[in-house]
Amino acid sequence: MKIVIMPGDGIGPEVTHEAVRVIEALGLGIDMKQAAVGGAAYKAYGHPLPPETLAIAEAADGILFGAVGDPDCDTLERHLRPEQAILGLRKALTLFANLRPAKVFKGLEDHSALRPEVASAIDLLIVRELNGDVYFGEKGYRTAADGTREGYDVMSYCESEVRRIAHVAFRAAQGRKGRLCSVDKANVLETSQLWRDVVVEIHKEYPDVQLSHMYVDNAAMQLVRNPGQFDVIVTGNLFGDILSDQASMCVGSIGMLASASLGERKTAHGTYGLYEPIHGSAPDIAGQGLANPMATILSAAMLLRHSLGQAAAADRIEAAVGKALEDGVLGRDLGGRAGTTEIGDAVLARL
Ligand SMILES: NC(=O)C1=CN([C@@H]2O[C@H](COP(=O)(O)OP(=O)(O)OC[C@H]3O[C@@H](n4cnc5c(N)ncnc54)[C@H](O)[C@@H]3O)[C@@H](O)[C@H]2O)C=CC1
Ligand SMILES: CC(C)CC(=O)C(=O)O
Ligand SMILES: [Mg+2]
Repeated sequence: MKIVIMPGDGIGPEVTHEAVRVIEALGLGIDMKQAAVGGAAYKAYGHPLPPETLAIAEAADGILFGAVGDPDCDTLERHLRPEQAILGLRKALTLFANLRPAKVFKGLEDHSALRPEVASAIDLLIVRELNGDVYFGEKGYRTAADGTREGYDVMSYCESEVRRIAHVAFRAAQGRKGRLCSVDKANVLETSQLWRDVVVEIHKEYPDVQLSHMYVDNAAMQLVRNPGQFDVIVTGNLFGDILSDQASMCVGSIGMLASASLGERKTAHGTYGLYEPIHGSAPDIAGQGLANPMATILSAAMLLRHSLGQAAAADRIEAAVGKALEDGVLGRDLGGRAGTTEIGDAVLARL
């Protein structure tokens, strides 16, 4: 079993360090390598996703990714910015299905941005498409007809892209409560109309799943009004990015939400994937030992489950995180005082 750790920038190295300690403590004999990404890779090698990093990623069974993003790099040409590392990995490795589970851990009901009785009903999975949409369309700056500047980013989805993510989402719903809500903006966007048409077609293959559709603006509202109504949400790259940050605050903090990015490639032990917290590099708290590493530790659990076939070890990690929270080990993001290392220690002690 071979994995690669990509710490990245800001709090990325701090949170991945804690997740690595947890993986090591399990004693599974996993071979771990480190590889540079993001602003750190740009500063060391002149590119946010050096070819060596991609080669190491391809040779592994899975990737544990911290975060990328560095204010020093925000004025670089776009193709050299740190964020291109994560976009490039997702695209180059055809990791098109991003699973972002959100559920309220016991003990966190009072720490959600929502009322406890609303928050405690949350147990949902966002299935976000990751290889298409406005993120990967033609983009640029140009001069408009009146001589002023214009920025543009083309939004599009082709049928095959929608089809493959719809299959992932319907199958996920079959393994949960059997309800799938497809979120789009079909009242305005042709991209979304195609999305909706294809999802309806694929639904014929999954008659046991109850399918509904919701416009993204309403979905943002419903996530706050009554998030317990959702089981699986399937949506495009941009809407999924935004709604998952929102869902994180509904369950307590962005420091809690893990994710798996999967494609079709199989490993000897499961499905090849990249695992990362949904948050970014948080430059405002980087280097201060304040970041909550739980999202990254939970991402490591997803890696063990999906890519390494180590479901029991994944369960152990998730149970240890749950116990730490029940025992009141809370980071500042959840209104507590525990620092990054202290949270890592607390999870280790409960493994
Ligand atoms: N996958 C990735 O690598 C991502 C990278 N980014 C990049 O990260 C940089 C910062 O972006 P922001 O919009 O500020 O988003 P962010 O997610 O880094 O931070 C948003 C807010 O949440 C807090 N936060 C995030 N993670 C936390 C944790 N584990 N514990 C406690 N508090 C936490 C931060 O302190 C900040 O106040 C940018 O360069 C952005 O492009 C943003 C999102 C994802
Ligand atoms: C930084 C972006 C490329 C990605 C992002 O915000 C995310 O995947 O959640
Ligand atoms: Mg995001």
